[in-house]
Amino acid sequence: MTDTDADADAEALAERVREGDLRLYELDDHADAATAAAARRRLLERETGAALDVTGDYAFDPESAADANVENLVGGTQLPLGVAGPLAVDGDAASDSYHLPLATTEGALVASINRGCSAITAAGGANARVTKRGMTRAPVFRVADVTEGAEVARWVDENVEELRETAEATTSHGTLEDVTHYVVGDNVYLRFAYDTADAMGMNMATIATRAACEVVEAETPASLVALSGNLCADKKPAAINAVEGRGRTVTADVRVPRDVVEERFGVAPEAVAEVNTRKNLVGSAKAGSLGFNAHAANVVAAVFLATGQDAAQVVEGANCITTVEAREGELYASVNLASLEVGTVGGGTTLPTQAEALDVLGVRGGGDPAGSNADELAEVIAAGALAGELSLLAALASRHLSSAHEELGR
Ligand SMILES: CC(C)(COP(=O)([O-])OP(=O)([O-])OC[C@H]1O[C@@H](n2cnc3c(N)ncnc32)[C@H](O)[C@@H]1OP(=O)([O-])[O-])[C@@H](O)C(=O)NCCC(=O)NCCSC(=O)C[C@@](C)(O)CC(=O)[O-]
Ligand SMILES: NC(=O)C1=CN([C@@H]2O[C@H](COP(=O)(O)OP(=O)(O)OC[C@H]3O[C@@H](n4cnc5c(N)ncnc54)[C@H](OP(=O)(O)O)[C@@H]3O)[C@@H](O)[C@H]2O)C=CC1
Repeated sequence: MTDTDADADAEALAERVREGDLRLYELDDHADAATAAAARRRLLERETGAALDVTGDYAFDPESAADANVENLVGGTQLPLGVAGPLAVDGDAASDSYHLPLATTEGALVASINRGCSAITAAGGANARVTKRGMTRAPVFRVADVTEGAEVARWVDENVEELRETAEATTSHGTLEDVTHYVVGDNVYLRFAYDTADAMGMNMATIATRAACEVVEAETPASLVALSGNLCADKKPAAINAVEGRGRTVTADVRVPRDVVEERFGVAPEAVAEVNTRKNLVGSAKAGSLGFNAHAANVVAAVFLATGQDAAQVVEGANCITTVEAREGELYASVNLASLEVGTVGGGTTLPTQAEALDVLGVRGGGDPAGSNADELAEVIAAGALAGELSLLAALASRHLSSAHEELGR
């Protein structure tokens, strides 16, 4: 098909939508994804006066994207991609020097993370460990009253094996770790937690839990009201994620010799520790925050966008506690991300630039053993968050935050 033919097809489809013959989302039934996207751009251009030439110049396969990632495809959006590192990370799965791909529009952010990476690597690298795995889905059921609710809870405790068998029959990679019940009046919430290997696992967990819910309804008086009862808790600030974890619970720490702190950041460890205490701990407590950190979300968001993670789950990725101690000859610092939801297969990880970013980290696809690639990604993100915390805290201590953004962010 020549460009002229494709243009003519897109125009004809756009006309059919304008005439009310077709809806935007029905275009894929009448043309390939690229032509349907071109028709939608024409419609938007006519209606809004916007020019969408750059939006139409995208690098991914429109058919695959329309199949698994987006509906009503019109094109692609682009973000600047920077890199920070090398960052030495010694984890259970991560044991290398990494360059972090960071998609961002915030000037000074990459420089800051880079400065933190430089200091951590000069100090010998960061330790990192995934200490818990569990992607959760928590349906809500209606029962008659608390008596019935307690009966359902008891049934769940006695029949976890049946639920596990049913749930795991829907996936060849996921395993049901546990089911926790919560009875609130005539509501019963069941928080299913899965080890989803290298997948972030939300689709996997949701499909598996739907199957398990059919068993609960068949064998108890509970009636399913919603497959997600918000006790999961997906993409919302929730203490349960900050305490119990969701996805991967991952922690990283580093001991930076005093002279490296002073040389790299221009401040003493005591100054960094004081900013952390008064800002990240006391200030966060007074704010009623779930995240006791400076900007872990910045690092999580930048790596998430670069590597095809679910951007909305930065909400949970921000559940981070940062600790800093000024010790005799060194600064000790740690970050503790309770609910980091990452995958190296599935979701947006197969899009071309996202897959390339995962290749930069050496974690694309399924790991051996299963789950090890997602573990490695989680450990590297935690170490990156540690780098960002150190640099920003030091910049606040040295009063360089605003000048840095004036210089690099404007
Ligand atoms: C901007 C710096 C790094 C300058 O810091 P500096 O020490 O003046 O820079 P330097 O020229 O001496 O270089 C030191 C290191 O910085 C890095 N670096 C230095 N320049 C660059 C550059 N152009 N590109 C890449 N890397 C750069 C680089 O790693 C270099 O070390 P080397 O690798 O050479 O050994 C520092 O002032 C800084 O980090 N400031 C903090 C900025 C920051 O963290 N911003 C992001 C958070 S702002 C926000 O969104 C969150 C917030 C603040 O609202 C949250 C809250 O409420 O707290
Ligand atoms: N459904 C929902 O309610 C929500 C969905 N999402 C979306 O879910 C998507 C992520 O879901 P997710 O289930 O991770 O991804 P996918 O839906 O893309 O499924 C990933 C699948 O890859 C297969 N797979 C192959 N190799 C591996 C491996 N090594 N480890 C694990 N799985 C492997 C598994 O198939 P199999 O299971 O057959 O073995 C797994 O289910 C994102 O697009 C996100 O935006 C986000 C929030 C809510």
